Amino acid sequence: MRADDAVIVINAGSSSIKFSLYAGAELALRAKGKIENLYAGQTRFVAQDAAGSESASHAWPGAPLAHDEAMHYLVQYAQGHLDGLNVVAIGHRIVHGGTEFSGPVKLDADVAARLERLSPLAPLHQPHNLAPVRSIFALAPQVLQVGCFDTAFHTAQPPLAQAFALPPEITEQGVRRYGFHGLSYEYIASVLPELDGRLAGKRVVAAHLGNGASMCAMRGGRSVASTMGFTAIDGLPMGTRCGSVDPGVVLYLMDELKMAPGDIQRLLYQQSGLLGVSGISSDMRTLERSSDPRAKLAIDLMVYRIGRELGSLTAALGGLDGIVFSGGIGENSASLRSAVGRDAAWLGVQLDAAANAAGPAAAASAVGGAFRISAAGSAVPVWVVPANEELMIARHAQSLLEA
Ligand SMILES: Nc1ncnc2c1ncn2[C@@H]1O[C@H](COP(=O)(O)OP(=O)(O)O)[C@@H](O)[C@H]1O
Ligand SMILES: CC(=O)OP(=O)(O)O
Ligand SMILES: [Mg+2]
Repeated sequence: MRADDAVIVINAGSSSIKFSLYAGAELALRAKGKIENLYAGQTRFVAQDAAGSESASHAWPGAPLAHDEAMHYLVQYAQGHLDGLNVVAIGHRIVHGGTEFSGPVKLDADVAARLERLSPLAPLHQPHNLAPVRSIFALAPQVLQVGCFDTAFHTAQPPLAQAFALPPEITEQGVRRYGFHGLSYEYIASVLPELDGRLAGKRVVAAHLGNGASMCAMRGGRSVASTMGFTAIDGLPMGTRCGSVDPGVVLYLMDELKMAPGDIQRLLYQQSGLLGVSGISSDMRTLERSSDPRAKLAIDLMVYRIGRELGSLTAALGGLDGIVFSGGIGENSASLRSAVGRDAAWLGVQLDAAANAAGPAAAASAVGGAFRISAAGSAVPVWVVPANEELMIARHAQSLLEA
């Protein structure tokens, strides 16, 4: 890549779209922005310049925005801020790679069509990941587009961790555990040795807690197990997703409560989790400000499930050397981290209350805004590492570009 060559990264999550613009061989961040609170009201756009200062913002006080409108806004914004840079690649986060895609891939119409077939396995993400790919095929067919998968990092898991106890003819159809948020975990694995030399090669549980939330057990920077499975609905309760429920619940909803498949999908993906339990909001900030006991119950349930999964992932690793928090909630909610730390005291975890409350301000020099929140005497170091799926995607796009 030449100095004026640029890579654009698009990361469409379930409640947000993020974009970043990188320039030159060293992938210097030139600009980034995000539209958050899609579908939830108070949709908001914020952009940052290369120094991380807020450079633009916009709010939609009326009806909440959907992905396509948000994408349109971001494309206009990005085009206006290229500053003479020449876009040589566009990297996309694509949530599901299925059994076929285990690493970054050049996107063409055929690959996009194959990925489209995985939409039922990630209905809140896959269609929104692929829509901008198609728009760019039409608008700028000459630009290299690269797909990077949430599932790819987890293909390193041992076969047992990927298995369901189902007959082989079902497994052969791709019904197995995949795991998601892999680009976030891959980024965490890439910075951990630099952040904390004690953790290089060791057993770490990382929790990506955003609107979608999962946890991953890593040994030596490779995925060993994850709380998410076949789809991004498994494991922890999330903003609007239920997390693990007994599969018997789905059969009961269908057979006894006579719910239609579309209604069951809406219930489990869009009307459960923090929103469903609280009846108030999917947004952790709103719940933390609320005095309603149902808001407290929703948060308590999330904390309780995180604690249980931490025990389970520690067992998968045969011990625990470190914990990492990431994602919108993991990075910003000191009170949630404090509650998780309290419940993990049995593992020798001890948080430094002041460092946890102070957040990144106290650790300005650390890599990518990361900061340590464990007390000096804690048996297990605990870090907060701001998610940076975008940088991972840019690195992958650059590798494909140069390959
Ligand atoms: N300061 C904050 N305190 C608590 N929660 C926060 C804060 N900032 C963001 N969050 C939460 O982060 C979640 C969104 O996480 P994010 O990782 O941005 O979402 P996505 O999964 O769409 O990428 C929301 O529940 C939001 O309330
Ligand atoms: C996989 C997933 O849940 O992603 P997000 O957290 O961005 O919704
Ligand atoms: Mg996300």
